[in-house]
Amino acid sequence: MWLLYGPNYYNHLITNFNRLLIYLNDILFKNLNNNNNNNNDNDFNRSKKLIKSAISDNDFMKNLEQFQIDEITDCMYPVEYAKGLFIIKEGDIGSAVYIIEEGTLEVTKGGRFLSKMGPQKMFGELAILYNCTRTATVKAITDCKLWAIERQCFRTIMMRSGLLKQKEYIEFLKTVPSFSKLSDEIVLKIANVLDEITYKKGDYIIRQGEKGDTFYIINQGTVKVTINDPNNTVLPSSRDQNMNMTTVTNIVSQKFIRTLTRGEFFGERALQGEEIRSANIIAESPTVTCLVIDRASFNQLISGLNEIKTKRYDQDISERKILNERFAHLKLDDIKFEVTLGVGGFGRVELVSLKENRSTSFALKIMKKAQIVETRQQQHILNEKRIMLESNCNFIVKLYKTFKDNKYLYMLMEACLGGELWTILRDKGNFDEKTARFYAGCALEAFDYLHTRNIIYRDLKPENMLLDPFGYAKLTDFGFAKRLLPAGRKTWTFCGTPEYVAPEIILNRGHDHSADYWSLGVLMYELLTGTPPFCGSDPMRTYNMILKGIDSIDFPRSISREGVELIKKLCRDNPAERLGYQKRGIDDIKSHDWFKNFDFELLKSRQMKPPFVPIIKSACDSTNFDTYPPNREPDPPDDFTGWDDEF
Ligand SMILES: Nc1ncnc2c1ncn2[C@@H]1O[C@H](COP(=O)(O)OP(=O)(O)OP(=O)(O)O)[C@@H](O)[C@H]1O
Ligand SMILES: Nc1nc2c(ncn2[C@@H]2O[C@@H]3COP(=O)(O)O[C@H]3[C@H]2O)c(=O)[nH]1
Ligand SMILES: Nc1nc2c(ncn2[C@@H]2O[C@@H]3COP(=O)(O)O[C@H]3[C@H]2O)c(=O)[nH]1
Repeated sequence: MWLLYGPNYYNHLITNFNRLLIYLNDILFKNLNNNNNNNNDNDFNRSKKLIKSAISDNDFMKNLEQFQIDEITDCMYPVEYAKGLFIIKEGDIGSAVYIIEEGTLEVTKGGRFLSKMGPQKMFGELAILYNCTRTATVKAITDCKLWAIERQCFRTIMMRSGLLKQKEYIEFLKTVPSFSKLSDEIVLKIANVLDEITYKKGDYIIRQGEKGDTFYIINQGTVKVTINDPNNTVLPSSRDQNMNMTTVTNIVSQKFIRTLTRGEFFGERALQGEEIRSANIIAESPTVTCLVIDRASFNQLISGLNEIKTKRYDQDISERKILNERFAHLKLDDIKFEVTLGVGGFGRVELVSLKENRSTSFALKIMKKAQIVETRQQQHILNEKRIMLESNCNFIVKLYKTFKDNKYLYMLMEACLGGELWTILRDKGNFDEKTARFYAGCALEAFDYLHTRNIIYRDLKPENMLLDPFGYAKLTDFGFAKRLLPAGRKTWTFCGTPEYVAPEIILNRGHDHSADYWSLGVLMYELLTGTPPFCGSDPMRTYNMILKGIDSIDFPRSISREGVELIKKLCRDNPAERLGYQKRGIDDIKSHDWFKNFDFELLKSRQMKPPFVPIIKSACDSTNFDTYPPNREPDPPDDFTGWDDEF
């Protein structure tokens, strides 16, 4: 049976996508099976085959695992569009991905004809994979029969090891006594964000005294909790007789506290202010499997539970906290709006000053809450806040304080009034090698800082590098930054800017900090030539160029041999082969010949002379930025869903 329901119908009908998620698989699988019973086997099998071939033919999907292809196939439902109807409009937020069973469709962009599409073609995947608005318009030019899959369902399958795994987590979480009071919705959300990690007997899952950012629920096996006793050093046993004295004095005995088992949790204390682990957790059974949740999700979903709220420890006052305390009492009311510095995906960035003292200025990023929810970017925004607030690096824009009201989230940042590196590049056309080296060096220092903290940035481009008054470049816009848990793990969210996205992100193979090295190679090329190496007329073409690789790109003769070599070493197709990813890490990049005689210590200590020193006449001088008309948009709707409690 063909349903005449378009994606909008579904949007209205299903307000809670997550709830849909668990049932969709069953219901739709039955749907296909009913088709099977009611009609005939041939039709059913033909449709399934067609869907699978369409997935295999799609450049961005053909590397999926078989089980992912099967799950997508099972989650698709049929829709019909009459001749003349629009299925996708450029600029809209994407709600579904489609496969054509019958009919012809036309693709246009900005009114310009791009192509025609016929049976067995998949479309609408870009906006969903890339988290952007629709990149083209698609219209039915004959009556069409399509298969569709909802955004959330599609993304879940792409990013995680499938719906089955998620169902298993939900069922398990519901058996955990401490979580029994949580609503189904929260349990689903937890299932969506957790990672599974397996340990062998004797592994230290947590070490007392280390910094901690994760919360654990035991899914299989038992662990031991021990506490170090610094007053009670262990004497070497006969087996350890040849140990030297330094080792001996470093060994502290451990006091056994308790055993924890399946369904119990640990690691909450370091997430409740102190950050430092208060005990050791050691795998006791031969295999231990834990479900791991990061700090942002813990704060959002779990920290409110009474069972979790335990004794608080004194704050470990870091340098950054002291810095931020200066703004602790500042209110939105104390702030005077001066001028718009930039317009971003969720709103504007305004230059603001203090009403009582206009000689101090800040950049205030203002984001519409409803739009964040609509594009499902809540987690990204929480990551952005947490990472920027904690970072204490000269090459990263400082976030001092956040505010929120019913409609907006606000981020009060240091103002970098030298403007975007992009603007300077646009005005100059391209940079000489010395200039490019300075800015690439700034990006590299920021990556060094982030990567040693297991954070990947994922959005390097000249638009996101701002000049401070001295001419030093700083990274801003941490909307795609993420802390990987623990070191060495990969992530699956598709994000970045088309020209800077690494091939493994396009192919959904999972990515890690190596994707940042790729983007550094792209940045170098753009700084030296004025355009990025992979630059098609639209994202689809750009992605195809990226998949063809750096060796298919022409390098202008003006780039030095060392420059070409470094770019090629950073932009290797295989993430593991990229310079920066090997044993010596980022030092391999710093000691490459292109950086010969470049003194990173001088850069780090801000003693190096920058290529351009911006002219800034006062704290409220915005002349290094493009001008933007005043905001005339209507106020966005209120958002009371509470996802931003932590913000
Ligand atoms: N700290 C700052 N100082 C000066 N200008 C800033 C600052 N932060 C942002 N801007 C300006 O505002 C622009 C948009 O900011 P940002 O990139 O953080 O917003 P966004 O909503 O994440 O944007 P996008 O949609 O490009 O990802 C920047 O490109 C820059 O021009
Ligand atoms: N941008 C672009 N999209 C195309 C082209 N040909 C087919 N499409 C499809 O049109 C779709 C429009 O919505 P999306 O951006 O989600 O995904 C896009 C592609 O799946 C093309 O040449 N360019
Ligand atoms: N400090 C302490 N931690 C315990 C105890 N029993 C279990 N734990 C867990 O051990 C964890 C070690 O890391 P955290 O300090 O983050 O959180 C701690 C608790 O979750 C105990 O008696 N004392």
